[in-house]
Amino acid sequence: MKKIVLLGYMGCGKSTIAQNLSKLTEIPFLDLDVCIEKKANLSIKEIFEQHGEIYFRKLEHEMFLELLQSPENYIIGLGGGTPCYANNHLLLQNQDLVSIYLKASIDTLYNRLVHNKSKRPLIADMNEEEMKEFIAKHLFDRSFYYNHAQFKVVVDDKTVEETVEDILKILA
Ligand SMILES: Nc1ncnc2c1ncn2[C@@H]1O[C@H](COP(=O)(O)OP(=O)(O)OP(=O)(O)O)[C@@H](O)[C@H]1O
Ligand SMILES: O=C(O)C1=C[C@@H](O)[C@@H](O)[C@H](O)C1
Ligand SMILES: [Mg+2]
Repeated sequence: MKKIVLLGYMGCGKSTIAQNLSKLTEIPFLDLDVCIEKKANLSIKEIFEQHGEIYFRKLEHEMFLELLQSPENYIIGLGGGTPCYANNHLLLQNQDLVSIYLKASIDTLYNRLVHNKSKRPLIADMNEEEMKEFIAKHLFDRSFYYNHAQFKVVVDDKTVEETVEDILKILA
């Protein structure tokens, strides 16, 4: 059994899908953002505010390596930006793991994030128009990194159960 790594833009459903997949497979789920928060004893928002994004990206890379090197098996939900910094995208192609990009459209992401942005420091202070433009540009820039995943699952218009089903087919 290999480690399963879920990646994709903020709001694509990494945490939600990973929790459900974990229940079905009985493989424990670790959310990279939560692991960073526990280690730093600060929320992601506080890390950004007190130490800045570059420091956060360093912690994120170190924690990703730590989880990959652990002997236990996990489903790992990455942060939205994890593949896009510190050459983390190259780690996605490691044959000791299965990496899956949860691909969501701009509209899906916008609709999910618009009422749920306060804990996400990159978009927390934007109005709705700024947010839509930001997501469009940012997703375009990030797609290069996300596309280094070994597999891709389109999540638009799917229920959580349908997306989990698609992932189980990949793992079969
Ligand atoms: N079909 C669906 N699949 C997954 N999530 C969904 C779906 N429909 C609605 N959601 C909602 O989308 C929101 C974002 O999901 P989630 O927090 O899992 O994303 P994430 O990728 O972990 O985001 P982040 O990178 O910011 O941690 C949640 O409120 C979740 O309930
Ligand atoms: O997309 C991003 O760059 C981020 C996504 C979140 O998961 C957190 O890791 C943090 O808010 C940064
Ligand atoms: Mg999450």
